[in-house]
Amino acid sequence: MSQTAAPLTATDVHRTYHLGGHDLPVLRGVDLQVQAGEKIFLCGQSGSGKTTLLYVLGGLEKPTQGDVLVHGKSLYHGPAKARAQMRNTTMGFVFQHYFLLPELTALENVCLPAMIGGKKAEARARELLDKVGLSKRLDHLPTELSGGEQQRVAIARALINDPGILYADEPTGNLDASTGSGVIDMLLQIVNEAKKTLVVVTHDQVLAKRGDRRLILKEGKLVEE
Ligand SMILES: Nc1ncnc2c1ncn2[C@@H]1O[C@H](COP(=O)(O)OP(=O)(O)OP(=O)(O)O)[C@@H](O)[C@H]1O
Repeated sequence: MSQTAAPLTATDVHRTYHLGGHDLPVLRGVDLQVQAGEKIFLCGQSGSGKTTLLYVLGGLEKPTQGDVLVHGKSLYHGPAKARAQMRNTTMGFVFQHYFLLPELTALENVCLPAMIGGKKAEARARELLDKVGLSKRLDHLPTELSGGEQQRVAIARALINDPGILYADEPTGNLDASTGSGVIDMLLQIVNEAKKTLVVVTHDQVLAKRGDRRLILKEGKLVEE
């Protein structure tokens, strides 16, 4: 895997869903190149395909045409196992609904992606939870945490394997404005410090101005602002 190649390149990406005998072309030729350390915000109307694109970029949704290269290596022209491994080692994900496992504590949730890869991660998980301001919440279950705190745990979890690329799908969508703004401040601080590449889907136009580039998904293609 070439570390000098751009961390993320999408070439002529199409994604069509087939529903009830009809084709629904959502992505219709997306081209995108993201440089190391860049912060990209993806906007567009509801239903324009933002989440679909994020999932395609993150190896979670196979495009019907085109490909995504991560550090020059194809995500989709290889076995699913290789894709899963690339996802686990080079990418971290933050979702609107957090998706923490309810029966695990904050510390255990953060450790989980590393344990899946056979690594011990408790010390790093403690460090990350400290970084997101939750060193006093290690043993709390998700139900014992506020929405903003749960999202901070999810951010720490996304960072546990030290991925170069971080994807966030409406990370503030479930939070009030001030909590959401605090979560984004923290996310951007971590990303800037660690020089990670960030791709965020958001409806929030104010938030979208905080990236290096704002891209709009329109009629299945990306338009740069
Ligand atoms: N698995 C699926 N099967 C069929 N259609 C789907 C599927 N996933 C998404 N779609 C459709 O694809 C279109 C784009 O969905 P997507 O969730 O990517 O949009 P979005 O821009 O993220 O929307 P929102 O801002 O409302 O979250 C929508 O019309 C949706 O109904």
